Amino acid sequence: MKFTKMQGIGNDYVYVNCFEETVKDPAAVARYVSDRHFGIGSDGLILIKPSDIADCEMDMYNLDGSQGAMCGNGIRCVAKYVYDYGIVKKENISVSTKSGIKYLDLTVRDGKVALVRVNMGSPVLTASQIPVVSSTEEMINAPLKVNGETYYITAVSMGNPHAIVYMTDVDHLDIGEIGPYFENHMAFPDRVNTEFVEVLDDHTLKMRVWERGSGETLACGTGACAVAVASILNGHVDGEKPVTVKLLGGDLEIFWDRQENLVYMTGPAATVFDGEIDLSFLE
Ligand SMILES: N[C@H](CCC[C@H](N)C(=O)O)C(=O)O
Repeated sequence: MKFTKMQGIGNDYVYVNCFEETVKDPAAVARYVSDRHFGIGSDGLILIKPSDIADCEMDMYNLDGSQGAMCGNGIRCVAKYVYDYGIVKKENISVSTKSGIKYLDLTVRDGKVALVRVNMGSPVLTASQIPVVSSTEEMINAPLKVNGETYYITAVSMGNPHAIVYMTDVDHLDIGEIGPYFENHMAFPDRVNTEFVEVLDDHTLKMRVWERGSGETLACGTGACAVAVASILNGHVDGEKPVTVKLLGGDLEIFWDRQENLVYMTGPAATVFDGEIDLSFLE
């Protein structure tokens, strides 16, 4: 199978051009290629497919083989791939995902995509739609007992579920210890991506993320959008201007247009290498 390794601020995936390749068991392939010792090494697998309702379709799998409904860093790389490899020669493209069609604007430098602005759609705050089990309609800074401790979380969906927790000094958080307790908490029927956030000033946030199905990643695009929305709702940042979200792998600029109720994410996308891998043993 031919593949391209790409990364969006360090959130790296194996991309397969399914205009040309066929992947029979994507969950098994995701688990195998993601292994950083026995495989290629990645946070998961992303299939780029033809679509009859958009310029292409993104089908993403976490490293544990579970399918994700949306991937912010991934969709920027999908847009870069289809433009750079000549599949879609437009600078405004549409990508069909499990959480609807997303629209992207590309910034091209020397013939290649350098920066991508994604209309990530509207945030969902209704607990039952995230889903999160809650006694209230929304979970904004609400208490949740996790591994014996009470945390105050804000729950937001960007097409996939996120739990946002505010704290000081995220650099020293033992995320490997607490992350799985959030990910598999009974309050989240579909599991959850959890973001641990430190407020730096009224337009800058610092976050680390424990992703559903992938563990700690260097960045999470949907997570950065959920964090910006939660931080505006909790009054930690001024939503009138774009918010900079600083992640381990780099920065994303997020703007929540409250009139349209649409969240815009702007960030880079990069190609690392093209390769080929023998998967015949999987068949
Ligand atoms: N782990 C996520 C999918 C990947 C999201 C993340 N990598 C991003 O950039 O949005 C989930 O299962 O919902």
